[in-house]
Amino acid sequence: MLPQSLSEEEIAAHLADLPGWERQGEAIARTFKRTYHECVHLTMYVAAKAREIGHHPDIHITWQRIRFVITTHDAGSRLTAKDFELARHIDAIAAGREDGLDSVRSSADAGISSAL
Ligand SMILES: C[C@H](O)[C@H](O)[C@H]1CNC2=NC(N)=NC(=O)C2=N1
Repeated sequence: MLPQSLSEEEIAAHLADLPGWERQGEAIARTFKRTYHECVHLTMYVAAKAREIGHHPDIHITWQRIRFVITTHDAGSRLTAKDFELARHIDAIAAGREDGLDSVRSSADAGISSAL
């Protein structure tokens, strides 16, 4: 079943609950200032969470910045609840809050070993 795209009112309500995230067309985006290596590590954890929930952000890493851009491709690159669910996970992981990291630490490490 295709995921349901959200109304403008629903999108505004979700964004109000997610300080730091902004609308970027039919996507949401957030930039974090981290060292380059922290950005790469953060990418591994977010990638593990993305695999776990079946929803993946675009990830742009430049020196001292990482930017996540999320939209639902299965809904024709429109915003759905899955996008805001992933944004919450990214915030938890970026904040180092255990609720973001416990379930992904081992699979992130596994991801590293499989990538080497
Ligand atoms: C089968 C697989 O779960 C789907 O293709 C998922 C994968 N990750 C995804 N990520 C994003 N951002 N949008 C999607 O529609 C999407 N679909």
